[in-house]
Amino acid sequence: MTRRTALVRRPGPRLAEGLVTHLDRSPIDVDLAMQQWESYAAALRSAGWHLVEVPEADDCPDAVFVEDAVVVAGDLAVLTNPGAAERKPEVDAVEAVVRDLGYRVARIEDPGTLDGGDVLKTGDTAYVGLGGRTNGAGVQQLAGHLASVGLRTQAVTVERALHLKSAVTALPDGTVIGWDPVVDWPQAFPAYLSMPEEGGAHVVDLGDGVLLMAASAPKSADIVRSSGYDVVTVDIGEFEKLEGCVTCLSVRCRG
Ligand SMILES: NC(=O)NCCC[C@H](N)C(=O)O
Repeated sequence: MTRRTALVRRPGPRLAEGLVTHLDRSPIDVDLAMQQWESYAAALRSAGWHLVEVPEADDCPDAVFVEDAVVVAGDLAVLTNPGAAERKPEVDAVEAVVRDLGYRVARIEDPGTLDGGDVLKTGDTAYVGLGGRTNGAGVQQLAGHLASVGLRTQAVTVERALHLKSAVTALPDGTVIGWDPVVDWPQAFPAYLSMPEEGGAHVVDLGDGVLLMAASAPKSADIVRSSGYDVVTVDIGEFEKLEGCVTCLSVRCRG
């Protein structure tokens, strides 16, 4: 396993048909989305990440949101069982890639469902969103797998957002940040900081005190900067129309 390796998956030609649940559908410019994806990938590379591309899945419009297909922790990769039937075929190609990288592989199985976007790891805890895509059996199975790498699992209700990480993510110091209108249970977290923009709830820890955020959340980026972090921003507007955010476009493997 290489330190600072990230999995990514290029958008396919049917991206515009991706699922929307909490938003009204708006037209997607697939060429622009491709440019935005290249900029996102370039931002990771500039921060020292080696990118491994999962083969494209042209028949799966949402495959670009690769985070939902696998949860990586320590030497373990847990292949998910996505809660939306349309997304289940995304997982097999991810399995081949994580096996090549040397991960020990586990799997969420029926009746359990789980999307990687529902799993927020911070410190020794994995908070898991229990809601639209992830069910109780999925959380239970994940808890068993993550215990083997020393993580405890805590379920958190998610009703107003697609995934837990659509509503909250965590700063490197463990502070959970969120956009209040979609956070069901802020008391679940030991430290919680409210952000003024929906896209401001999402950070990707690039390491060395650098965080990646969406260009749609400039006020939130300023708040994060004033907390002592460097912030790099990328425009992912076409993916935001499909309820994507900066976290879901990659899987960071920290070796
Ligand atoms: N982890 C994430 O936030 N994934 C975004 C998935 C968006 C996709 N359109 C879906 O509904 O599954």
